[in-house]
Amino acid sequence: MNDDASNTRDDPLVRIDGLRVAFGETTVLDGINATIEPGTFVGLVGPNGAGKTTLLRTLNGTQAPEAGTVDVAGERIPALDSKAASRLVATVPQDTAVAFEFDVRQVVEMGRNPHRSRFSGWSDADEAAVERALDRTDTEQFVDRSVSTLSGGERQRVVLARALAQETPLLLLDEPTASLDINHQVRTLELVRDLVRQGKTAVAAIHDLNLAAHYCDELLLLAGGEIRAQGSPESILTETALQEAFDANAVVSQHPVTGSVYVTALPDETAERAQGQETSRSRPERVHVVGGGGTAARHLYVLDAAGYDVSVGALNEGDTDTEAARSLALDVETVEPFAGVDPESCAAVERRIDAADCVVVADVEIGTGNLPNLRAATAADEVVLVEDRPFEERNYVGPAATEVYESLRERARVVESSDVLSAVTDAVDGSSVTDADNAAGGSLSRRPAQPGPEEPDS
Ligand SMILES: Nc1ncnc2c1ncn2[C@@H]1O[C@H](COP(=O)(O)OP(=O)(O)OP(=O)(O)O)[C@@H](O)[C@H]1O
Repeated sequence: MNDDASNTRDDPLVRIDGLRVAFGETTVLDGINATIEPGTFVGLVGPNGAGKTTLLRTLNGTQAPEAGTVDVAGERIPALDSKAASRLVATVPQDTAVAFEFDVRQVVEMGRNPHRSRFSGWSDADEAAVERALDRTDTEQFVDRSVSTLSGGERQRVVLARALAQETPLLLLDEPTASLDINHQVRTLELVRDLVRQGKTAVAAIHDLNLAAHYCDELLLLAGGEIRAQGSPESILTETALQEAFDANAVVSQHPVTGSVYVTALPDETAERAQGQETSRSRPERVHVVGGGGTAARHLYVLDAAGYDVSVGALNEGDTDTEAARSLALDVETVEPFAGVDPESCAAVERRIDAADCVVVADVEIGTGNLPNLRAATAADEVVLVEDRPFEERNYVGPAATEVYESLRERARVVESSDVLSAVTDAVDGSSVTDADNAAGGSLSRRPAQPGPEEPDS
């Protein structure tokens, strides 16, 4: 190791050099070199069996390397006894089952064991660390319950509380969101991010690439027993890297709301479709999308990746769907925000709809702004109508909107967002839509609609 005394930068908290781990004849990690700076949240990503858990286990000392070194805070981890290693590294494992019938407070108090000797009593510092950990993980409510009575997600938060009570510079998490509901996924990762902002360093194996991209400062991509890349989420999550590491056909874009890099895995049919479009068609089929407010972005990515010639609009300038369309260099008709669709834009939309083989109407709000687009869509031969939520739950619903929506719905293929590509494929291939296809969606309620603030004259 190069101990350059003139180096004024902070030493990395973690330094891994030439690490190799094998199980019997099988080498699982080989030639792993990495450094992790203090105060960084690193996401460990990679396909199943890539060695993420194994790498975490070498970092906390439970897996001995066959070759190479693993240092945390300047200490050589494999050389430390387990108590000394546990003062440096706390772990939230994938399997949070607790072998015995402990109550929650006892489990969290175990986090203090590395700091206590057989003779030292329970100190105020121990008590404060436990209370802080219970508070941060929202687990005080369970303190007197046996861990065996908790749900998987609740138990995971208790084990995170134990790791926080350990008060280590390095926190490792193996799939910390795997058994959590969406609210607790976000809360857990926000908590880790906050802890990192306060100086802790965290390394988490995370399967959900979009959560990893949103919360982590850096990603470390592990595949085939080696580190393929380490860096910012934008630099790591490229379509080529995902293809090589995961053998996955994916579109990488920017999330319309959060701005984070966003991965959409495409079904194989999308790739096949794109290939078919390239080889067998004189021109790609045209699809016009009516969207707005971020409702269309996903469809734009998927349809574009499938090889369709996609147009969209009319959309407000600055709308997240407009941004998505521009990032894909699609043909987008825009209007000034709040100006409404003027006759010129309306004619432009009608021309695109006329030229389209299929029109997709996203799960949009239905009011003054979008009504001209929806009216224009009623003239299309093939309409795919996305209904992720009932018509009545949209904003600005009123009598004029009800009338237009009903006439659209009567003739459309009504689908959820996830089925748009196959519905468009059926539409352009000419398979007929049956009443049975749409029956699952139910018919439009005829209860009086609530006029919205921007309801136009009908
Ligand atoms: N104790 C062991 N004995 C033998 N092989 C093992 C052992 N532990 C892990 N492996 C193997 O090492 C490889 C890496 O496993 P590891 O659990 O580290 O992968 P991972 O990236 O965490 O996978 P996943 O995403 O599925 O959780 C796998 O092929 C696994 O079967």
